[in-house]
Amino acid sequence: MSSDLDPNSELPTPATDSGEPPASDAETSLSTVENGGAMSDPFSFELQASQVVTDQAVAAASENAVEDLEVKDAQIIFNTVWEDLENEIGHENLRFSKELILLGGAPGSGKGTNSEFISKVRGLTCPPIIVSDLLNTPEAQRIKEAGGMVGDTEVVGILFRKLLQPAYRDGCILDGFPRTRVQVECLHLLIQKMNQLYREYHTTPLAINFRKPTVHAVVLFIDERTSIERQLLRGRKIAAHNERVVLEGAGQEIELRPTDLDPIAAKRRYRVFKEKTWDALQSLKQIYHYHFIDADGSIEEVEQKIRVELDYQSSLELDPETYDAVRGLPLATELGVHARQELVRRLDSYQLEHGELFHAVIDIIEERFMPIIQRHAIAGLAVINSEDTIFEDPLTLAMVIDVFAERGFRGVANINFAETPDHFDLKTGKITCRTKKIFRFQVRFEGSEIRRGGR
Ligand SMILES: Nc1ncnc2c1ncn2[C@@H]1O[C@H](COP(=O)(O)OP(=O)(O)O)[C@@H](O)[C@H]1O
Repeated sequence: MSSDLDPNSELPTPATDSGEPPASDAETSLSTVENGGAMSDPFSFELQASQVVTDQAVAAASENAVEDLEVKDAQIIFNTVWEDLENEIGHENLRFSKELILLGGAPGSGKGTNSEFISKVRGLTCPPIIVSDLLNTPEAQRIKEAGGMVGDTEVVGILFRKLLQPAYRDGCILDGFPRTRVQVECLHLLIQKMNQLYREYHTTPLAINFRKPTVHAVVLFIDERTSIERQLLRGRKIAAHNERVVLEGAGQEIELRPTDLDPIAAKRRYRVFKEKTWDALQSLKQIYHYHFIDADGSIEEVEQKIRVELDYQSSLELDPETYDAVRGLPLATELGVHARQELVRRLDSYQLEHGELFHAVIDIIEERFMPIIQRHAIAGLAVINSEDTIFEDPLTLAMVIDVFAERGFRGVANINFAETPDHFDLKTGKITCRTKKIFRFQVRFEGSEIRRGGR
């Protein structure tokens, strides 16, 4: 290994210790490649939303899962509910909401807190439908109190009936639906039926009642710890409120969920969400408008994130085909949420699976990179060139970037090729060059602002 770092590396044109300019046009940035491994389940990034809910999209999503028993269950459940509704209220009265806003997220993620605000942003005047509040049978109550989920048949039957109320004709927020894959399938089937009704009636005087549906999924993300904290916080607030009502004899008591008082039950609710609901919500991306919100932060901050996300998507009125072309790419907001966990996983795997190499890289950083970085502490940016052959292995470049990230620096690695004259033929005048590989690391960090003292 040669000791070929440039301790005097300066901006903007860094030089190697040989003094030769390293840059070339054939610059290959590895930083993004190496730093962006796929995310692991259950929080994987998948497809983004599509603009229009076409039958093909819905059918394709169902087709993928056709072998699945849950899908068959969903079809049976849906058909039963639909038939009952047709018999009860009649085919031409199956008038559902034009716009459905599916508000999802772990318990305590802020669905209740933010639904009023979302209604305002979307111009809805009807109150949100809180799906768990619709489930009031003694059996459903018992399941809810234990932190479990009520059966899909019951949920779908009650919810579809509720959606038919005239107050929801233009649109409504569904707080807590869908929560399972079966419910997602039932939603797809409902949208298919609504599209059929649209086609059936769109040249008739009843057309206004059967508009093409639009569906937005707004998913609030928080981690387990925050979910439990907020459930318990809600429990304490409601208990205090109810005590005041009893004491003062004025006001109305609010229903207190037993899971909001018990950390173990609150944790169980989060686990049920993670195991049953998270994937179901993720699958909505493939078909509907999908808004992923990092719901960590104060209520005002979360509101702001929701506003930005909803404004952003509604201002982008892309052609469906254009949107389809880009929707497979993950959103920056989603990547950020799990970047830290992914970094930890990668660093641990270097230590476990490539321990020797990892320690060699750390030694180089400590002994040769850090002195240069320290010298650039005011600028907050150092560029280091190396010809060390250890960096021929792309894994070592990833290690450098990740180690810097772990320590709070932002690292970028490039490979540069420099042509240097090696041989001059006196007879022919021909110059033969040698190509040198130079590894360049840019390291950024918060610089220190030092001002000159007053005169
Ligand atoms: N961004 C936030 N910061 C702090 N507390 C919050 C935030 N969002 C919600 N809460 C509180 O967390 C608790 C649960 O919120 P809630 O809206 O009822 O969640 P969900 O309806 O998703 O279960 C409530 O006490 C609420 O006031």
